[in-house]
Amino acid sequence: MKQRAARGPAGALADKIHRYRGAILLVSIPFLLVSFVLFLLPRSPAVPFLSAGRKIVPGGGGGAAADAGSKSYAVIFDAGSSGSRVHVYCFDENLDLLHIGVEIELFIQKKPGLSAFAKDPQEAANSLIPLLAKAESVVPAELREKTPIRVGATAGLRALGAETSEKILQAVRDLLNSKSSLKFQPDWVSVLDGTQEGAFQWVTINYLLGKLGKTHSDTVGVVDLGGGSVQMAYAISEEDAAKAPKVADGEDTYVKQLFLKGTKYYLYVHSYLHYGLLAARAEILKAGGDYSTCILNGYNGKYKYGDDVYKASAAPSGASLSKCRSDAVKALKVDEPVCTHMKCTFGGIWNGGGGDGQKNLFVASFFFDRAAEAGFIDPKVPVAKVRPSDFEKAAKRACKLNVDDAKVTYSRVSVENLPFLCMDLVYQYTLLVDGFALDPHQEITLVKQVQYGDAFVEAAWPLGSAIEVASSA
Ligand SMILES: Nc1nc2c(ncn2[C@@H]2O[C@H](COP(=O)(O)OP(=O)(O)OP(=O)(O)O)[C@@H](O)[C@H]2O)c(=O)[nH]1
Repeated sequence: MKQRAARGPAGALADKIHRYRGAILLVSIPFLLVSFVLFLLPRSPAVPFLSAGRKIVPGGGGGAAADAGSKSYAVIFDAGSSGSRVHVYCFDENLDLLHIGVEIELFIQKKPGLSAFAKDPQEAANSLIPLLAKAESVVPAELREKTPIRVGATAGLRALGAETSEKILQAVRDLLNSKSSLKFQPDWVSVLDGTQEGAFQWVTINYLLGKLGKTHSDTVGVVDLGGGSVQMAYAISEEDAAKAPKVADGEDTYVKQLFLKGTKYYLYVHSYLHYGLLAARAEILKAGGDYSTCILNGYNGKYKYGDDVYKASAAPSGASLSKCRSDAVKALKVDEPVCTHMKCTFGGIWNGGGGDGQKNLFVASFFFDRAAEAGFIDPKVPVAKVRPSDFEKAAKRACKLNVDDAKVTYSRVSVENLPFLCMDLVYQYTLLVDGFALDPHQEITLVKQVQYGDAFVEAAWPLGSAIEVASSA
């Protein structure tokens, strides 16, 4: 019998395994059988989201850090018209959010947005470098090549037109190609269509509230007022979805089907380009003559939006709430074109039919910002329950002031926004009650962040995009 060379502890162990191999096999067969059967058991069906992918388990509370193997990161840039922002998220294997350091997401924003560099695409791309560097620094080096990075441009770039926006996007793709160590695909740098932006925002808010997987009646609706566009999205019944008007080729459909945690949602979503807060100022001033009854008394200046410059001068008698309101209603084109559907919001757009999915509205972005600056909500709270009539009351107060008194009264309002405070508040009230036909006294929730476990997450569309890209990994 061949003498085995003396071997160390590992060799002794190997000898023991060899000697008792029969018994080991006998014991391990049932375990192997059980794990094979478990693997075959139907798990909740793979739940594709906006695209096919692994099941979504909704957020329920910032899980403790999972081991590195099951962690996945996502880096999403929100290239908005009024600024660029980067969000970094970390998910566990159930797509629950995990902490990144002490926070639950990395969120950094900077102004101006990409559309401010319309004439210099390279400058536009370079403006993202500081955000990219910070984003990469929080992703563990060993995970970077597996971490998707997406850049979603919104109404700001939509308004620039295809040629100019594409030059900026290509400069961003070249930058990511050359400077980023993250997982990048050219089509992950794009102009989000407005319905995608609205759908992602709806997923973000309902994910953070733990409502994904519930019936459509238990979900909340969202309104997101950006600078260039405003989105509304809420879940409707299958019956109402069947009544959705057909749209012309190339136009966004009114209803998207989403599959989230085994539940099929029919999401009514529409984005109104040129009706974001900053774009609406141009629409209102365009309609005016030598002066605007929406501009605070004492101001005589100009308003630049995109490549256009508008006269922005106060009327001799100063701002007038009632006159400004009629200018805002005119700008909304509430009755043009004539509504050919069952019911419309404004601009001839179908209103989605309403219903339980719209009864709770979470209203974000500039709605929250102006309410905080006008002082009727605390800027330090993440959410605040208000009524559309609060915007009217705040407008009544602001429109009476001249720009010098307003500077004292509204210390949180920036110098460039001050002359437009009356206009912004009047427009926001008009958008809610004349545009979206909300009851002036119904309760709505202004939201900046949503509590998630022991932390707060930004109430913005990038999380919805991160969930989609992480669930299709
Ligand atoms: N705290 C916080 N503020 C945000 C976030 N996203 C946008 N905002 C703010 O909300 C306001 C409107 O931003 P957006 O809704 O992105 O609008 P926009 O940047 O003009 O982009 P468009 O959609 O292109 O019009 C700005 O004051 C932003 O600073 C976010 O994720 N967190």
